[in-house]
Amino acid sequence: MSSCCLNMPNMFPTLASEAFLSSRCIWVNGPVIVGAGPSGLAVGAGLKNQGVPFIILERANCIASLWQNRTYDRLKLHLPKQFCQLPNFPFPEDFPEYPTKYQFISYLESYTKHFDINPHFNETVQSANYNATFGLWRVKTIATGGPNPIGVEYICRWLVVATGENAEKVVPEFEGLQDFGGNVTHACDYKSGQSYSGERVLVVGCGNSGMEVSLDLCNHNANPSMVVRSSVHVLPREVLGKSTFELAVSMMKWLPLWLVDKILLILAHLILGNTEKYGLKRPRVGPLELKNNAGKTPVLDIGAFQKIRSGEIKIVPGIKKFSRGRVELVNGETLEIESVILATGYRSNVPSWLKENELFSSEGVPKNPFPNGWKGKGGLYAVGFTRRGLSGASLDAISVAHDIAKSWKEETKQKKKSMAARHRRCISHF
Ligand SMILES: Cc1cc2nc3c(=O)[nH]c(=O)nc-3n(C[C@H](O)[C@H](O)[C@H](O)COP(=O)(O)OP(=O)(O)OC[C@H]3O[C@@H](n4cnc5c(N)ncnc54)[C@H](O)[C@@H]3O)c2cc1C
Ligand SMILES: NC(=O)C1=CN([C@@H]2O[C@H](COP(=O)(O)OP(=O)(O)OC[C@H]3O[C@@H](n4cnc5c(N)ncnc54)[C@H](OP(=O)(O)O)[C@@H]3O)[C@@H](O)[C@H]2O)C=CC1
Ligand SMILES: O=C(O)C(=O)Cc1c[nH]c2ccccc12
Repeated sequence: MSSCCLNMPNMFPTLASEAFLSSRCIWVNGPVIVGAGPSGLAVGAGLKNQGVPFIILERANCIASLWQNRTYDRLKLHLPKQFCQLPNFPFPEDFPEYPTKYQFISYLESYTKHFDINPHFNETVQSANYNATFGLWRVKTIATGGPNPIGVEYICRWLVVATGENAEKVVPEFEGLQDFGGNVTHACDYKSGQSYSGERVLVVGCGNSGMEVSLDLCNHNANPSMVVRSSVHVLPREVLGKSTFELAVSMMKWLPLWLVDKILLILAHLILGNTEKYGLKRPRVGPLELKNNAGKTPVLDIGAFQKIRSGEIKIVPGIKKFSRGRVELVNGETLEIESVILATGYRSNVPSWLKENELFSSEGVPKNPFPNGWKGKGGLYAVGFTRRGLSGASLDAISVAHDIAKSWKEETKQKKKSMAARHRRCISHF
């Protein structure tokens, strides 16, 4: 058993206004992990392997909710599979180089089963506070699985933040959007272009989501115009049949980042030609440096660029304002459109619930860059905020599980020793 219900003394007094929800208080003999995505599952697996009990709290009703509920049908991993598997459990051998999202989800389900991980679903963490006097975290949640929502409090020594870099959608404000009258959808709710057939669609944003949604719209006979308000690095997903990402990783072992960036740009030029000719201005900073410094992922092209070249995807500049059935662009051009898809990205939600400002910045990501951002003070950990996708999450998870197991074992040994001493004293009394 990893936890037991307690009637905690007034160590953490509950405010009267919160009392109606705070019906349960649970002591956890081990860490609380927030989030059952790949990061949280990988930490859980590492802890299981070392015999450390834990609980995982997940707001959705399933594991990997980003992949199951908030991605489009045609999505495939865009990095080769060896960069996407989690620790201690390889992908099945028959998986293709770029697994589909359904294959990835089924892998994560097998992973969860293999390590016997049982997250608490439908439980959203509302706040987490550290009490330095007692060296304990107090994690408050709302559980919505039953007939009525209930408040639960967990008390623990270790807290693992695994809520991801993509926890919430970014929805920018645009003048006149309320008068537009058509369909407005964020990319996280877009499933397929089927329902857009024959429509003129404005896709806002040109990251991997904007590019792939635009491509999917083309494949379903819709007419996408994609907004490129600033700049973007488009790289071919493969160079002479070899993954560009893998090539970059190999080169990084021998060459400085700036040189790898130069080589990537030369290769991109040889394969794609001058992307600027089609309205895709390149940032001044190279693709890997930009990913490292600003977290902006380069586009790994899987066919959208060809559609841009052929004019099937139209590139347009930034948005000035919307009006009924129309959008006005910053260059003065007006487009008539039926729908808008906001491929405008995601953000962390950590600042909304974690009461801490040493490990995490106000943007909800660790202040220290990779590989030094996974450990804070007082038993606090961050997993999956490295801007390095699944491979970064796996590296974090290994470090975190190892570190927690070490201190859990020390504390457990300590507790056993003092219990044994107390036991001996009791016996000597008789
Ligand atoms: C469309 C898309 C495609 C991607 N493709 C790739 C790829 O090919 N390769 C790659 O390496 N990376 C890819 N990524 C990056 C992606 O971040 C990782 O693949 C991965 O999902 C990160 O795992 P995570 O567990 O850190 O975060 P998530 O998968 O986002 O999981 C976090 C979990 O925390 C839960 N949660 C959030 N807030 C709370 C709360 N307050 N209380 C309880 N639970 C909470 C969420 O519901 C979620 O289930 C992609 C991202 C997107 C958006
Ligand atoms: N196949 C795969 O594996 C896929 C992976 N992903 C990953 O998911 C993550 C998120 O990607 P994505 O959803 O594309 O988000 P990104 O953050 O990468 O891109 C957001 C885009 O929206 C633009 N934007 C934001 N606000 C506005 C605005 N007000 N007006 C105009 N444009 C705006 C940005 O422009 P600007 O740069 O000017 O700010 C940028 O082009 C990435 O890490 C990506 O690699 C996504 C899809 C597929
Ligand atoms: O897809 C993502 O969001 C990733 O973070 C994967 C990733 C990590 N490093 C990269 C460099 C170039 C392209 C994708 C990635």
